[in-house]
Amino acid sequence: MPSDLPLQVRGLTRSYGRLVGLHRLDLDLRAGECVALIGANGSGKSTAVRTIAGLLEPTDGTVRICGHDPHVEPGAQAARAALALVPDTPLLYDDLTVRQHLALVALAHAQVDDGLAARIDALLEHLGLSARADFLPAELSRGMRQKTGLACALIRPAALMVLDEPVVGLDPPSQALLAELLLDAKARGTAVLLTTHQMMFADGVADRAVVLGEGAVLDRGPWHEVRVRAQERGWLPDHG
Ligand SMILES: Nc1ncnc2c1ncn2[C@@H]1O[C@H](COP(=O)(O)OP(=O)(O)OP(=O)(O)O)[C@@H](O)[C@H]1O
Repeated sequence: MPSDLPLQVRGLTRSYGRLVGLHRLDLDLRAGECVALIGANGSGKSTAVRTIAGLLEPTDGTVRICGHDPHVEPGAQAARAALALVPDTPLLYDDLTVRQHLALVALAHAQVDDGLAARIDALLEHLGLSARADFLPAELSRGMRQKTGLACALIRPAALMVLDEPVVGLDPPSQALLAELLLDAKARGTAVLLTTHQMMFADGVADRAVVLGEGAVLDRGPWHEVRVRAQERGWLPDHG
């Protein structure tokens, strides 16, 4: 049955040889909703995100982004158009400046108009990157590279934003800014899927949670209920 949901995942399984990294994940995301994938190291969060984003082939199961399969053409192209991915390590071009990255993404997503330069300037200003707008990735700090990846995801419309450990490498004011930007994206109707080990960060943005353990779903439900259960049952590291 076709679905227009930003994200619909059914029975998603990804094995690495005999090791099952992700086992039968089901997940729906509605417009404007944020789901946090949480779990200990090696529980399958990145495997889930990478398989959902079309970077890893599923061993079994299906992913639909706005009804399109990100793994099979012609749907993959439409799925990529609807998806803004922020990987844990941003994928940046060595020879493009911060500003050029944003212009390229805007061009790829048909967002070029008379207001583009002003939108890029405003976003860079908001992220504290204005002074580095004409720098290359090699000239940026790790946190600045992370913010550049984030800016690339925010300069274009997206039905679904997927962020893998977006808080890592960000200082506390930048973490607060990221939460604010994600709340804005949700308010515009973007569905957000993120992985994190930072419970306090997710407190501010997540509506629901899915807890993974050794690739399987251990728990799911409203964020604040799952957070309490997960800590009581020792599914998460202590911090945050
Ligand atoms: N390329 C790979 N080859 C083999 N096994 C892998 C590969 N990538 C991940 N795995 C295994 O899959 C399981 C899930 O790993 P994954 O990276 O998805 O966990 P994670 O929850 O994102 O962990 P972390 O919190 O440490 O980032 C782990 O047991 C890991 O060893």
